Amino acid sequence: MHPKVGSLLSKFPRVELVRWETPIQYLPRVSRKLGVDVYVKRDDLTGFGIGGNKVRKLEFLLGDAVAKGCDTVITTGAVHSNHAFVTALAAKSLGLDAVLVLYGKEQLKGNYLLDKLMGIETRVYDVERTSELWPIAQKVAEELRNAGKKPYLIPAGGASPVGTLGYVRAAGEIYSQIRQLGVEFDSVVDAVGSGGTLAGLLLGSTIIDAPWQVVGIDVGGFVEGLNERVKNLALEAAELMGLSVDVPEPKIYDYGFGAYGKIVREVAELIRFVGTSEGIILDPVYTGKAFYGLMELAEKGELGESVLFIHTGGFPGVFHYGEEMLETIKKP
Ligand SMILES: Cc1ncc(COP(=O)(O)O)c(C=O)c1O
Ligand SMILES: NC1(C(=O)O)CC1
Repeated sequence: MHPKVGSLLSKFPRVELVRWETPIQYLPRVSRKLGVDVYVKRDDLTGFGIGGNKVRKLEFLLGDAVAKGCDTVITTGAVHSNHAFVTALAAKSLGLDAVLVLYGKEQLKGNYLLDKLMGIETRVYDVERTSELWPIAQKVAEELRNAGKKPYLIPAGGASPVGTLGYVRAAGEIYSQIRQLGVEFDSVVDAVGSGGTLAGLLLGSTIIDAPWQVVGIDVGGFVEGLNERVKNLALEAAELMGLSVDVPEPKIYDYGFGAYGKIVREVAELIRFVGTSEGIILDPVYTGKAFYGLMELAEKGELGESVLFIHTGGFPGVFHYGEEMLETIKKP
């Protein structure tokens, strides 16, 4: 861990959910295909529940909830939400209750099946996008307060200054790993949904004065005004840490293929290529689109000679959208 990052974060309550440094793995076949060295940080293996990037944010979010004596966690998302499921699972593992405020078609697949399997309370509403759920979540919180509960509200994706600390810490972890591996990166690339992961990587990379550029791949307009939101999240997290830093403008590319959650053949085929050539499973909503963007940008020379992809998880999405992916993929 980078000593400055470790020291700055030590004052924040954190529950340990990420039990180890996630490995950084070289991808020989992808690298050969691109003529660029591509590595992946296996944050799909963070080690709690389905893993993924949310676990890092939840260490600080649930640490804050416990420190404040809260007894029920409320968060929002689509019914396929990775964030919602792992948030509720982590809350339960700490003896807290959880209520998920969701939208979308209720199908016993992927994360929604896991929600039910784990006995998690879900409330599904007829709205079009996650942002419409926040006022509803606030009403649920009021209902619980009136029932004598002490709720802790977590925004979609855990995208708050406290949640952002999770990827500030990840940047400090990457710093210590590259020294052990003897590698350098020109770019660190991450899938962007609610923006918190990218904000944390941006702030953490600034704190450690990292040589790499931080690049976000927007997977489909999940959030309006994403660049400004990521920058503001990073600055608010810096303020929370007692820092005055100049965070660079976020570099975000749109590879949403037209809409958040839209399943497309190109991504389904890429998921098959990366799976069969490197043994790494990407998902059709986040990491598959992000890796597609990484490969296209690398081929254009936008990412330099050595690139680190943050595998942020999302595996249940394969089981939510698997049939649709097969329908789109070209027959072998
Ligand atoms: C698997 C996966 N990867 C990446 C992301 C993007 O992370 P963030 O919401 O921090 O932008 C999400 C959620 O948004 C996700 O579930
Ligand atoms: N990744 C997000 C989720 O709900 O899983 C969009 C935050």
